[in-house]
Amino acid sequence: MAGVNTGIIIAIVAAAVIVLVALIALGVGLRRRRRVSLRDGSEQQSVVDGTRQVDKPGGYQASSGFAFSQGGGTGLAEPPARTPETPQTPAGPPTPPTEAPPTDDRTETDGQPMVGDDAAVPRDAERRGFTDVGLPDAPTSDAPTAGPATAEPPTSESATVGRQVVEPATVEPPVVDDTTVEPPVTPDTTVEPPVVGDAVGVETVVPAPAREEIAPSAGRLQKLRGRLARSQGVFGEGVLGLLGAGDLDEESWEEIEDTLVLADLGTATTTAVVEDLRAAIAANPVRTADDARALFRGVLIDHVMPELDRSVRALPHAGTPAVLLVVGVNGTGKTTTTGKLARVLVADGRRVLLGAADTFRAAAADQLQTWGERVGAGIVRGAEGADPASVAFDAVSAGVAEGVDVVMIDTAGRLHTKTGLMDELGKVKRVVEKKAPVDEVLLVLDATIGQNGLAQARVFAEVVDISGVVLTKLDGTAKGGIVFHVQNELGVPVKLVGLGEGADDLAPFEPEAFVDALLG
Ligand SMILES: Nc1nc2c(ncn2[C@@H]2O[C@H](COP(=O)(O)OP(=O)(O)OP(=O)(O)O)[C@@H](O)[C@H]2O)c(=O)[nH]1
Repeated sequence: MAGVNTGIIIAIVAAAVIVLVALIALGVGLRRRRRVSLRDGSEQQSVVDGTRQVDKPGGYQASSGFAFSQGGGTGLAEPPARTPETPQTPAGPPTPPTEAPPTDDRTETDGQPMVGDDAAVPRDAERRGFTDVGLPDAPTSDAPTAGPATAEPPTSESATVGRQVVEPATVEPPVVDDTTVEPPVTPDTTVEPPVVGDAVGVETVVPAPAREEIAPSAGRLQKLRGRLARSQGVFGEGVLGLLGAGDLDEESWEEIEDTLVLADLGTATTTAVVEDLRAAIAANPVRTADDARALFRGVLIDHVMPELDRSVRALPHAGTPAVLLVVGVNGTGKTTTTGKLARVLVADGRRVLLGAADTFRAAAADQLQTWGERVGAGIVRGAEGADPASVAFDAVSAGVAEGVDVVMIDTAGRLHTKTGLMDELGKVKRVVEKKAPVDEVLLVLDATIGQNGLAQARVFAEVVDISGVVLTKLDGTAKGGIVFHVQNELGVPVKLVGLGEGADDLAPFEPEAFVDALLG
């Protein structure tokens, strides 16, 4: 009897185990299906003997999804040749950066946020407070200041990735008066690469927690095309309305020109577009609204430079991760873009480490950390006022040590002056390159500020080689034409567009889909 009972119990347990295994398998299958899938053309990574095979440089692309490729660098970077931008200073205390006279140092012309500007002033303020911001005072003994000299030295545990994790709460940033913060900028010519644990700020590595599910990335631009409604009003209704109205007189052409200039195409691009449009219409008379649309569409696509390589260089090298620098003026959406892009990469199975090199504000690192937790990326951060180059270097070192695929460095967009900011940014790049090549420098531009974005872009391009542009906030503007202008002026492709504040509101820039979206 006992034997029979035991047999029954074993049978029940075995059946329960089988049902459980089946349920788990079903759950995993569903979960996978809901994850984003970036299809490999032919070279997608595979895992052989537990070793991830590195994608070939050609990269891969999902159908209408994000395209990723490998940067030019291979293996460890050669230390860059020292080409100091400022004369090398021998021994002695670091000299403050040479500031240009305030008027030369300003790049804004209409009160809109600019390089080195202060984000604390609302966007719609009549005049930004830039001119009122003085150079930092010398630190006083009783006033706590941020900066390398006062930064907490890191503990040995906190300095090493994968060892003891320092909770963010233990990294209490010093209370600083915003106006007395010493910009952590020194002429870099004498700076040696900081090592992990360098006494320039407390580094914290927060391990990646479980991530959220992500909306599929394929066809995002099409899905989000409604967000371009304001630009559609200009292109789709404004210009197409005029083109479809029959024979165009000079007044109508002028109106078309004005409309395109207002949409931020820029005068040079507008002139070229109108010329091409006139030639196209002369060769192919417009009889219907569809004819007009087709001609206009073709001309716009030609001018949006479909031939440019828009893949994001985020694929790892053999032995080193891909390194991406995200730069731009504060408030343009750098941190948000970093988080959104990390999310796409993590969903694709990449291990991503974020570097919070915006040490100007503690809140910036907090914001990035929140994104990291949300998307499942680790983060290396420093104390407020720590040397951003040191944090960036530590992030890349940690990325190499941990064998992650991508390190994304979010940089500061604000310092007291343009010169200070640019010195700092150049230093971040140079120092990082002592550890690994920087594959991609993404300049984040706020589309709503239109032409001002170009002035910003030029300033950044002087210091770091921009390899791609991310145009954010296209959802809130009628100035979608800025895409044409930015590319024409800079010769740098727009690679990504931000179409909202949501985690999945980042889309790869696809010329044809974008033009279609503009035309409504
Ligand atoms: N509507 C809209 N808002 C966006 C987009 N991208 C970013 N934002 C918002 O813009 C604001 C600023 O974004 P951040 O990512 O903090 O900008 P940042 O450049 O990192 O700013 P700093 O940290 O001050 O240098 C946030 O409220 C974002 O949600 C976008 O594509 N569309």
